[in-house]
Amino acid sequence: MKNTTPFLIISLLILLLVVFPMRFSSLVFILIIFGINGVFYMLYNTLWLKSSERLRWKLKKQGIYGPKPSFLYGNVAEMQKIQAASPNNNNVYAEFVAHDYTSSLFPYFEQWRKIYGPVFTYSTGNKQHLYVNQPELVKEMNQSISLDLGKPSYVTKRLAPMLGNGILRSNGHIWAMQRKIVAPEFFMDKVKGMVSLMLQSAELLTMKWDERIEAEGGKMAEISVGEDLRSLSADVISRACFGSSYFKGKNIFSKLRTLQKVISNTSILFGSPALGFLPSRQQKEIENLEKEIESLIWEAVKERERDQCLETPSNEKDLLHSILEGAINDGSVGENSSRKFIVDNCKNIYFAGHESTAVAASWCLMLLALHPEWQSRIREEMTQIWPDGVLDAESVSKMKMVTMVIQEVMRLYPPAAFVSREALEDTQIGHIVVPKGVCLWTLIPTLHRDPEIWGRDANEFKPERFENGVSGACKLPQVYIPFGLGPRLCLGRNFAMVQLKVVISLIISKFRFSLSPKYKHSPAYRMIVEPGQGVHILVERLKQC
Ligand code: HEM
Repeated sequence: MKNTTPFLIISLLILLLVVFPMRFSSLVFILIIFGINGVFYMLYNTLWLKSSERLRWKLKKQGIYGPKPSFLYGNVAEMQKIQAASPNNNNVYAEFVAHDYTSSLFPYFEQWRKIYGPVFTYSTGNKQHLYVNQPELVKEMNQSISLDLGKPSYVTKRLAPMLGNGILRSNGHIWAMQRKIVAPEFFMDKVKGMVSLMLQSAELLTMKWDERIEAEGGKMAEISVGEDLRSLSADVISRACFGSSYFKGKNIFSKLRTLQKVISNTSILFGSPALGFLPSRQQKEIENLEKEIESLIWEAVKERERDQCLETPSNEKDLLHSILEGAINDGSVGENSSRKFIVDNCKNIYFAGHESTAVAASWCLMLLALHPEWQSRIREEMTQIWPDGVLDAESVSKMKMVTMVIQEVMRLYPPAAFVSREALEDTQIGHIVVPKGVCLWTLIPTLHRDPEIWGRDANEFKPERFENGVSGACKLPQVYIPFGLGPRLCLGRNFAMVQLKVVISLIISKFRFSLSPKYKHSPAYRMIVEPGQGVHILVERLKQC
């Protein structure tokens, strides 16, 4: 009743102002005024009360509080205000490397966490959110196998041209069916078979760096690693997905990258109601790219099918062909939808795997440049594991030092900053009933720095903490989540880990490197957390004995 008061007051005011002075003005006019007011009331009721306020009330009953939202925009204005005041927003880059960037990148979450604790609620427009960073609750989410927690539709809707209805975006049974078909292609035994193609791509990178050193006098070169690592990552995925047609794959991925850039110009976290409307020029560009990408992928798939019909042995089948076969054999994807299935999942694999692995490799090189003693340790171990200099799947699985370094890098600089979910139904997580429609956000870098879990040195780079695996490194292994959690855990984590091990160890076997004075420590959130000003290193060739 309280919420209808503004509308009653507005109606009465209109009556007083319009009807009384005019005495006998037309009944139609009054009805129109009431009609308009009624529409406003309905909008207010559906956009605001029915969703946000009701959900907030359900959460409040369970002892979950948060900042007071304003009409229509929720807490967006406050988030923007806090963000604008944060040092990171004013181009203040650290001259030294301090690893705790959460309060500069996500200052509103840090501020609210201090006031309301590790579980609080806030809203953006008519969307109600639940921030969940209490370790025990994260553990519960990790163990839940419920399909009632899906990907937030308001986030993934914006990414629809990029992801179609592929595995990253779909929910419920459609997602479960896709996961069942795609997941086996990323099991460890399949990924081990991809080591040689990863090595081929990594060798292209080391050759390029060699040429740079040669061109700069033969001793040392300053290299900005970001673009080279992105090309490498795209090259690896192209080879894995398209096999021999990987040049075509590279063209497809460069178009996907353009599409990603056009789409990612707006912030997902602020989720403002205006986000649905893109300028028509941008919309047109997106549509054209979408069509072009779809026909290029399909051409490449058909080309590969023809090649394989001719004579390619089955163990040389590329990833997408295997996925397509899996889909047809499974019987749940009909002949007609197989085109959409393969195009969407190709786009999903590129989107999920390309940037994240490249950024993880950049952070690895930055931290190894800062800690040359770990370069030496990795090099020393390599001489024991592959004395003949041949890197293969067997030796990759034995490389402990490089694994520890990568694990520590992904603890301090997890490329994906969030795990996000939407309650598709009322869902129980630990002691909380999350009402249908609420979006959950878990901030990974904050969990990875919790001193209660990791100890007082949580903000220091210490790969040795992983000597006995994740369970030896912390009190609650379920909250080490660089690859996400629960049933939607990253599908490409084996692929990413093996690729990172191959690339980092190959670079270390050929070069020694340190941070360039040009490097400015500036982690930036652009859908993933990346080095805002790039990573510049000074690379020296190692003497070959
Ligand atoms: C260092 C590199 C990577 C990181 C940090 C990373 C991280 C993540 C995270 C955090 C998620 C979300 C999990 C969740 O919501 O709980 C995810 C999902 C996913 N990732 Fe990765 N990823 C990486 C590399 C890759 C690669 C190389 C591929 C494929 C080649 C890949 C494929 C996927 C797919 C398909 C999903 C969706 C899984 C689903 O919803 O069922 N990722 N990844």
